[in-house]
Amino acid sequence: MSDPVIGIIGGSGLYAVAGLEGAGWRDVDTPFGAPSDALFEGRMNGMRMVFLPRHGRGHRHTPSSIPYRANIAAMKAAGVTHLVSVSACGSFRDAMAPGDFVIVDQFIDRTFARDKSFFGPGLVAHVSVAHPVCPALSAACAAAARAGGARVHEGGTYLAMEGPQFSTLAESRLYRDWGCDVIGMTNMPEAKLAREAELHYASVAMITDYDSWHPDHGSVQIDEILKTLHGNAELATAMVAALPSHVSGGGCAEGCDRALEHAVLTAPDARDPGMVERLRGIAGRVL
Ligand SMILES: CSC[C@H]1O[C@H](OP(=O)(O)O)[C@H](O)[C@@H]1O
Ligand SMILES: Nc1ncnc2[nH]cnc12
Repeated sequence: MSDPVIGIIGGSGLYAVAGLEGAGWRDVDTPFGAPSDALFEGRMNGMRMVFLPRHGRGHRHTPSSIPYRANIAAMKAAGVTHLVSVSACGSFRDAMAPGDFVIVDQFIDRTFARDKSFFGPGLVAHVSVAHPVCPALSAACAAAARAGGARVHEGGTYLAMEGPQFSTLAESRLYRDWGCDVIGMTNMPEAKLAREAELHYASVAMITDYDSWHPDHGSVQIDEILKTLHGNAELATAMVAALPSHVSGGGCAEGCDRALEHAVLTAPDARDPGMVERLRGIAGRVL
């Protein structure tokens, strides 16, 4: 069994991680273009860790312009096995308050202006995302977040919207009626791509606001979000430091690391050689 390598994709408010030993930034490129930024690589409590700020340092990428495929391909090429997404989000539930963490276990994908798959014409594959997160890694994140002092809700449905504008009041009420718990703009297609890349993936959503549905809180405003982000980032930093004590290598009940086992449909002699070459780093195990 190979040693786990933890990847962290930091969202709004989390542009660096503290405490990585021997760490440095490394510029990388992928067959899907450059990722959002260089990779920050080092060791946390002896375990290899790779950090990538999703919007880039200085927050240069919009949710729609983030190079999701390059980000996941860069993590995979860096040897990451366990990928933790950290995101800011709005809440649809009274009980999920600003400052709380939600360990997301389901998504509704309402994004429409993003590349959603590594595969395509000449190399077709269909993976299951019925259970889109890794249960073992999610449990590890919950334990690490609690150890870092966060109030944690295990399980929650994340509505991924295109943005960059926040939702209208009608949309906010609709998503709440659909049974969604939190809303953000970035976890899709990230989670789908992580599954295609056979990575264990977990999503830690840090609540910054009540979106716009809440009668006592009015419309979501970015200045309110920014006030909450600072405290959330400190809790996230503590969670990241605690993660190596809770992550172990090997498989999981979902079989994240075998997701492509029967997924490729294109017959070997019908495959586009250029696509096969491009997908080598993602799907080489089954090609
Ligand atoms: C800071 S408000 C909106 C912005 O924050 C979230 O980003 P991320 O998921 O990367 O933390 C949200 O999805 C929006 O992109
Ligand atoms: N209310 C909200 N909607 C979408 N993305 C968010 N990120 C933080 N709060 C959000």
